[in-house]
Amino acid sequence: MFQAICAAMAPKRKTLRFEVGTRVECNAQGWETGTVVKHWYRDPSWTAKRVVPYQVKLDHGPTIFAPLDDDKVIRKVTGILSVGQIPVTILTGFLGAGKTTLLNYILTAQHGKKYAVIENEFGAVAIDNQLLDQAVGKLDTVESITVLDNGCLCCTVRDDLIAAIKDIIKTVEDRYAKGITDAMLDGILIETTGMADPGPIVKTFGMDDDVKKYCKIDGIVTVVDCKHFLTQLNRERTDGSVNENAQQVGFADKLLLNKIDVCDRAKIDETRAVIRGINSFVPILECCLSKKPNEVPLGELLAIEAFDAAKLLMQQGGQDEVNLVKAPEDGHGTGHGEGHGDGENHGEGHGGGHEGSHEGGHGDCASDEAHGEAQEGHGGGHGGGPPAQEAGHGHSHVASRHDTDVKSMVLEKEGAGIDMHKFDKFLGKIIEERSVDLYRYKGVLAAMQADKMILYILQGVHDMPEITFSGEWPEGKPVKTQVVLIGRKLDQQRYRKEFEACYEAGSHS
Ligand SMILES: Nc1nc2c(ncn2[C@@H]2O[C@H](COP(=O)(O)OP(=O)(O)OP(=O)(O)O)[C@@H](O)[C@H]2O)c(=O)[nH]1
Repeated sequence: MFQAICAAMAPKRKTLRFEVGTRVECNAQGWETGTVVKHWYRDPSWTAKRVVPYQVKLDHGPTIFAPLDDDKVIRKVTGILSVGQIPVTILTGFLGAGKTTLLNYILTAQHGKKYAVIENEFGAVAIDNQLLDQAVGKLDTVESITVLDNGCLCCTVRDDLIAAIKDIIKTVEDRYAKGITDAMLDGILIETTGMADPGPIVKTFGMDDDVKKYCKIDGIVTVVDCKHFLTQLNRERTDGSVNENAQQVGFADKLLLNKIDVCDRAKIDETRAVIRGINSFVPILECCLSKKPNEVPLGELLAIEAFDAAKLLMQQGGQDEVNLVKAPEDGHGTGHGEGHGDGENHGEGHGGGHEGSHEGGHGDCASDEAHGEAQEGHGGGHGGGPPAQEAGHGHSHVASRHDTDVKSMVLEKEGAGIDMHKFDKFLGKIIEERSVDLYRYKGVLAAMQADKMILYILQGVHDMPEITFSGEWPEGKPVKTQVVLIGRKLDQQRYRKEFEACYEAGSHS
C-alpha cells in the first residue's frame, strides 16, 4: 500500500533502456556483470521520494542498485556474458562407478545442446578418451574434448585446466564476434578421475579472472557404484588418509546411485542409508546407467545452479518456511521431475573472499547492503528454536557398521537473528583451522541489522565461502537460520557451542 502511494506520487518515469532479466555491466568496484532484477527500485529506509532506475544482481556479489540509467553507470554486455556465464558440471565418483557411461549418455541424449568436455586421466592410457572418441565429430552435442593427462586434477589448481577453459571461452567469443546467433555453449562437463577431490577444481574457477568471469560452477554430480560402495568405503587405509568415496559423497549436489540392476533392495537401502549419514541433504537418484540411462532425468543433473545463491533463494521462496536441510524425499527409482526453471538470476558463488563478499558498493552503483551495516550487535540469544541437530537421524544402526569420519551437520536456530559479525568470525575460524577437511557448506541466515531482519545466503567449498546479502527476510516466513556443514572429523560439539554464541549480545572482538 505504502509503495503504491509512493508510486502514485512519483513523477512520471521515463522508459528504461534495459528490461528486467537483461544482462548488464555495472560500475560498482570496477565493471561487474549481473542481471537486472527490478525497475524503479527503492529501499524501505530511503526517503519517500528516492527511487533508482535499476536493481541488479551481480554475478559475483550482492544485489546492488544503479542510481542512473546511463552508460557511465550501467551498460549492456556483449558476447558470452550477454547470455550468462557458461555452466560447468563436475562429474565425480570412484573408479568404475559409471562416470563415462553417464557422460556418453548426456552427449548422446541432449540433442540440440552443445557441450565442451574436459577429461582427466590418472594413468598412462586415456581410455575414457578413446570411448569418447566415438562421439567427436559424430554428435552435434560435442563442441570439443580436451584431455588433461598429467595426473590428477585434484592435486593442485591446474594451469592446463585454466588453459583448456580459456580455449573454450575464446572459441565461443569468436563465434559471437562473427555474429553467430546461437554461439553459446550449454555447458562444460568435467569428468574427474576416480580419485579426485573436486575442491581444487572448484577453486580453479574462483582463481583465474577470465575463468571466473565467463564460467560458473553449476553443480557437482557424484556417481556411486551401489554394488561396491560399502566395500570401498570400508577398505583398509593407512591411518589418517582421506576416504575418497566418502569425500565424493560429501561434495555432491546430486548423487546417482548406479548399478542397481546388480543389487537387491536391501543392498540399495543399506547403501542409501550410509550415503545419508555422510551427506544428509543430497538428492539421490537410483539408476542403471548402462541399461536404462534414459530413466535418468538429465534436467535434474545439468543446469541445476546448485552453487547459485540466488537460485537457492528462489527455491526457498515457494516454501512455507525456510528449510535448507530437510533430506529431500527422493524416493526410489528415477524420473522424479523437479521442474528447474530458468530464473532470471545467473549469479554465481565462487571466488569471492570471505571479507570481500560482505562489502557494500562503491563506485557509481551501490550495494543495498550498505544500509543496515551501521548498526550491529542485535540478536540477544532469545530464540526458541530447537537445538542444533546432527543430520542423518534414523540410520545409526547402519552408520555404525560403515562408519566414516566424513559427516554432515546442521546448525539451526529459530526465532532470532544471528549476529553476522560474530558468524563471520565463527566461519572464518573454522576455515582458517580446517578448510582442507571442510568440503561443502551452505546456509540461509537470518540476521538482525538496523532493526530489520536480513536474509543472507551462504555457499562454500573448502576455503572459498561466499555470503550474499539477499534483502529483507521474506515476510510471513518464520525467522530461522540453517547452516549445513559437510566435512571430515568436524568438531560438532564445539561448532554448535560457537554457533549459539553468535546469538549472544556483546562485543564483536
Ligand atoms: N551392471 C552395471 N554396470 C554398469 C552400469 N553403469 C556402468 N556400468 C559398467 O561399469 C564399468 C565402468 O563404467 P565407466 O562408465 O567406465 O566408469 P567410470 O566411472 O568412468 O570409470 P573410471 O573412468 O575408471 O573412473 C563399465 O564396464 C560399465 O559398462 C550399470 O548401471 N550397471
